[in-house]
Amino acid sequence: MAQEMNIGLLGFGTVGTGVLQIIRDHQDKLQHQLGCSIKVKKVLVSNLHKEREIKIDDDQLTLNADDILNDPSIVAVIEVMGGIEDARRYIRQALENNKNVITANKDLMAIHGSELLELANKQGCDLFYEASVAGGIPILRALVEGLASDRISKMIGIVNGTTNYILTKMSKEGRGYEEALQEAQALGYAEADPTADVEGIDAARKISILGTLGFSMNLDLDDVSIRGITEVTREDLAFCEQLGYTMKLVGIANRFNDKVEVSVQPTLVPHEHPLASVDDEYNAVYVYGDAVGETMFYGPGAGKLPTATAVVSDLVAVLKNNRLGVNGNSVILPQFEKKLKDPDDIHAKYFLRIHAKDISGTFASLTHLFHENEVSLEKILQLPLNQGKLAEIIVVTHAVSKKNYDLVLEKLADADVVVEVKSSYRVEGDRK
Ligand SMILES: NC(=O)C1=CN([C@@H]2O[C@H](COP(=O)(O)OP(=O)(O)OC[C@H]3O[C@@H](n4cnc5c(N)ncnc54)[C@H](OP(=O)(O)O)[C@@H]3O)[C@@H](O)[C@H]2O)C=CC1
Ligand SMILES: N[C@@H](CC=O)C(=O)O
Ligand code: NA
Repeated sequence: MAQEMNIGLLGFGTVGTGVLQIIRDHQDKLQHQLGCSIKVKKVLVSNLHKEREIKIDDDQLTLNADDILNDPSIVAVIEVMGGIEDARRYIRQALENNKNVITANKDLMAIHGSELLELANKQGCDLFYEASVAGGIPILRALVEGLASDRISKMIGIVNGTTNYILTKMSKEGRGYEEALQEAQALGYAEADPTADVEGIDAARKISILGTLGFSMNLDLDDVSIRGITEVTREDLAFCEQLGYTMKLVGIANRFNDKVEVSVQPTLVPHEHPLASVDDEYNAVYVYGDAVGETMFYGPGAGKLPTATAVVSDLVAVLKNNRLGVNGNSVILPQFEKKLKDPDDIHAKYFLRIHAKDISGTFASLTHLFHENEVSLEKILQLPLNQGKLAEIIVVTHAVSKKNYDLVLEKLADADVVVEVKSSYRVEGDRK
């Protein structure tokens, strides 16, 4: 057996340097598991002269991807450069050259995952992507292997470290949105362009990957309804707290019979729910299985070493398969045809904040409007505003159909007694 297995790295930024660090720091354990050592033969970067956090020989760095993709001695290629088009081209070339691939790239896997997995399958290569969802949490392996015997009915995931960091700092430490975002960027959690984080797109990519694996159905980014955290105010956070809820940006993948709903939105969870105490850059995926019941997978969702752990663990799996001669046997292509729920199939509770005129009859007309659209209320809070001229009204509904709730929102916007619909959020995890 080879004394050394050669691998190539595409990218040497936050995650790439972490990968090299783990391969170096944990070499004894890796060698023990694999029966050989791992040699990082070449590393693709875009700038040869950049100051690197970790020492690497100059001749290990290259600007030419072919030095890795066309090198017959390289068994596995790790793509941690990000972006879509170059990464897709390089991964395709690696697979066409019969190399196994590990990627952390959810942007790519959420859009071109099925195409790349089919190619890997055809070429008899592994394509693993554990780091693409919830960084260091081994959630993909948990769904595919640990819960292989169960039928998953729902997943609620805090799957973006940057937005969880921002919401935690805003609600628990009273920080401003911009300041918290800059910290998350400095800590290496945010994407190169953090718009994808704060607008919920990164979380949407991840929940589409979770949904695809959990429900064995090809779901992609276009199937996810997406709302980020850019409109969340500190006032909203304070009122949520007052009513016993913590706000989190969550991805929801929900199946009933053969139809699914996949969405991302700022969502309220009761303080006592396990997801409420997932703070800072931590992630958690709450999984409901028909047989297992409720399970939660928790851990660091972003950052150099946690993400690199997932990448190197995938590498161990690839190299073990290589030693056994079974690369390319782990891809299970989706079993079911995609069927998405209509708005009247989606049922949830909602938190709604309204500014209304504080005059007699306001409450009666609001309750009438809710009632005629079959939206029933579980909690109501009314506070005086603007020396009693206005009322701050907050309600939490019972579980209602999204179709009815959206109709109520439309009618409230036009109602005489309503000055402004301030905000509206979904509520999840309430056991009442
Ligand atoms: N950071 C995190 O916490 C997590 C990141 N990910 C994913 O991991 C991947 C990498 O992220 P991260 O390490 O943060 O990114 P960085 O921006 O820190 O690093 C990107 C690296 O790739 C190189 N690179 C980028 N584009 C090219 C190109 N076209 N040609 C050659 N080299 C290129 C850069 O070169 P140079 O150094 O010369 O500029 C850099 O070394 C992304 O897909 C990201 O979404 C997943 C989970 C968590
Ligand atoms: N930007 C992402 C990085 C990991 O996927 C996040 O904040 O979660
Ligand atoms: Na993971």
